[in-house]
Amino acid sequence: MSRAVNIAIVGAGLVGSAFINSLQSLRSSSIAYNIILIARSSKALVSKQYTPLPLKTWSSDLAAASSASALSPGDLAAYLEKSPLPVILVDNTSNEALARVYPLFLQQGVSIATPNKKAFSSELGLWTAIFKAAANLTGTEKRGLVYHESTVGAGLPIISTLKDLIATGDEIVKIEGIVSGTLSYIFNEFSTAGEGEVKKFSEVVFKAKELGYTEPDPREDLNGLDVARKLTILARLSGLEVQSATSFPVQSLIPKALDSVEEVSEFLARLPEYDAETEELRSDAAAQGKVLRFVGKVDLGDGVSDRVKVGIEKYDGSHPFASLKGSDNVIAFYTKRYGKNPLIVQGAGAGADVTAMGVLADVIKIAERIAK
Ligand SMILES: NC(=O)C1=CN([C@@H]2O[C@H](COP(=O)(O)OP(=O)(O)OC[C@H]3O[C@@H](n4cnc5c(N)ncnc54)[C@H](OP(=O)(O)O)[C@@H]3O)[C@@H](O)[C@H]2O)C=CC1
Ligand SMILES: N[C@@H](CC=O)C(=O)O
Ligand code: NA
Repeated sequence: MSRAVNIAIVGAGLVGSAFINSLQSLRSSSIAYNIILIARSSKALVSKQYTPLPLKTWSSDLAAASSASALSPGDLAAYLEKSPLPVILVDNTSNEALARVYPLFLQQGVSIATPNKKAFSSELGLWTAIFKAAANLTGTEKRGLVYHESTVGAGLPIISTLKDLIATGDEIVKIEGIVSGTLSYIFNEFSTAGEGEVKKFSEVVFKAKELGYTEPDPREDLNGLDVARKLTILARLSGLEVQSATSFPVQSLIPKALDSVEEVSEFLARLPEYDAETEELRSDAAAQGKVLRFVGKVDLGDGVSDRVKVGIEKYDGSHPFASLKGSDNVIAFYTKRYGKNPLIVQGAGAGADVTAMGVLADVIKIAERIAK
């Protein structure tokens, strides 16, 4: 093995743990991936000499670490800047403060692989600063690379497909799909085409959380913001200057009366009180022979007023969206080249393993370009 990179992992929850497991089981790689840092919100394991951390007991070592070991984004930048090998920051958090430091990391030559949507779907200025700070193919400066496949559709090849379509000269006409694993699972279970048992909305929400599909705070899924963030990313990559994830119509599934609840535990405990509201939506659709699905659209067609839109739509039982299973995402790219029949990507769009796969594939792509 002749080449190596250093890897700093921030966020060791569901996706972070799955990422570490997948990286450890990588076989026959010609590049050595040296994990030099693993951090949670309040603790960190840091290799002061930039030598690989022992990984067999990382989880218990991290649990036993002192709370004084936690690093601020500034401390992290200072540590990574001195890495003797090219370094990749793997941000497996949903932390916005960390995302705001991406331009600094990139300027310092630190590359980034992440499923964290915050950096790419907050205000447009942050997006511009990130891609201005990142390496470009013609630049000679030492800049970092940034890859974020798992920010949309987990490991499904959505960002890479969209970039390839555009890079090869195709024109995006419309992108339409179901891009929330959580909301896909919830509506696939709650609003079905057949005669089966009718489930309670809140029970299906709890199950989606238990299966690891939801955001750390499931209200970010239910209020439509997670889908809005993904649509913001797709729209920006397609060339639309979307100001933020709240600058277009987004439908929320949070009952009005729970809007002001602060604690997530209280929100979840009270959610069953409002099952009747979602049941009314479901049964109305069922009476018309339709099912409910939570859909996002980016429309670049002539004369369209709402170019980006997120919310519930009703579909006939025969529509492909009606027969989705589990946490499947489905994205249809309508382009000039593909004409009337869109390019479709479908498969599991949430879950620790499939998300970690997308992050690891990004790490490998970066390492192939920067390892020494
Ligand atoms: N789960 C999924 O299916 C998918 C998730 N994603 C994205 O992946 C990311 C991680 O999700 P998931 O693993 O499910 O979430 P978890 O809540 O399981 O894990 C988040 C981790 O981030 C850590 N963390 C939060 N803030 C900080 C901070 N400031 N410094 C260091 N560590 C921090 C948490 O620390 P602590 O343990 O101390 O709380 C925790 O270890 C999110 O951005 C999510 O949107 C993307 C696609 C699919
Ligand atoms: N909460 C998200 C996780 C992936 O981005 C989802 O349900 O899709
Ligand atoms: Na993806």
